[in-house]
Amino acid sequence: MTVTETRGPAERAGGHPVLEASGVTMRFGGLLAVNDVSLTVREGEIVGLIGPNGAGKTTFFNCLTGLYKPTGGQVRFAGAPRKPESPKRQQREAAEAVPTQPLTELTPLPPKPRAVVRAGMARTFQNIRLFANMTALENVMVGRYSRTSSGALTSVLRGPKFRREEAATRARSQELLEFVGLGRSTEHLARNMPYGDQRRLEIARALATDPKLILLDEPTAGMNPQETRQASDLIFKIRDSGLSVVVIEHDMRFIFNLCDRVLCLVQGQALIEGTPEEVQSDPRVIEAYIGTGEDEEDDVDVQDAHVQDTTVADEEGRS
Ligand SMILES: Nc1ncnc2c1ncn2[C@@H]1O[C@H](COP(=O)(O)OP(=O)(O)OP(=O)(O)O)[C@@H](O)[C@H]1O
Repeated sequence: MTVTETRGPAERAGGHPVLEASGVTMRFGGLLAVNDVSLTVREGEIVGLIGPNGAGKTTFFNCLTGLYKPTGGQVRFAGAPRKPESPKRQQREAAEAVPTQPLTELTPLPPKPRAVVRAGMARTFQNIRLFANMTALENVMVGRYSRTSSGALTSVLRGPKFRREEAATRARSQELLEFVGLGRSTEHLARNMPYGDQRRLEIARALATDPKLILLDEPTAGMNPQETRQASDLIFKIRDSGLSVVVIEHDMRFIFNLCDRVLCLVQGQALIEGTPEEVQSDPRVIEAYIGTGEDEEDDVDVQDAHVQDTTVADEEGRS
């Protein structure tokens, strides 16, 4: 598979922006963790965020998703924070579906992760955060509750409305487990699931909020090569279902084969943003990894990814 084959439809068609971050800056006391970073994510795009350890990737993510209030800059998202939807409203909205919504300013509002979720942004974390003693299905259902409208009283009374919503939540959660390849693990306790499956489960739970954009923080960390390939296939499938994806990863081969565009951060600043080919062939990127004296593996990865893609492209060119 060449990099160009995996290019998203949005890049070719110039899709509408779903997320615009401009001049995002985040200070922790005297430490400038993110310095004036801008990024636009378009509909149906997969965007990668790379950089050596401590470059500011997770901090930037946290600014995008409302976990941190940036010290400076703006994050705008194409979705309006809104109240939970009633089934009637969902039907009406589906009938009147408007393809693009105006960009909504999420910051410098106070950080409200729940409002961000309702606006259509979901994320996973670097360290898996599942409910260990719940089943896979229950974990996804928890994510789904942000899209249901039952109030506390309805839930306590467990009336017909509650039962209808509960059944719909269960059915949708089951569907999502099947989508991520965990259809047979619905009743497994999260803590007993293999590592790769736990990562998939986190993604299913994030998808349960019906996002337009999903942000994945190191989705392949700790995975074996087969699990990594499966993760890559799953992300393409998510993109093909109409979502945009932003992904932080240290595995360069994974990033360069997956993404439409890549932003490389170094010491809190954007070093380069471009196509995988542009980024992987930029000597500053390789230098940034070597220069830290860390991650010999990352250094090898940058160059290997380049060699691998060239080889595949060459082979295809010959055929
Ligand atoms: N809550 C915090 N308080 C103080 N400093 C922080 C905080 N979070 C991150 N930092 C610092 O900000 C810088 C950027 O950290 P961040 O975790 O965003 O980098 P990263 O690129 O995600 O690194 P890694 O690849 O190791 O996860 C680092 O110097 C880190 O020590």
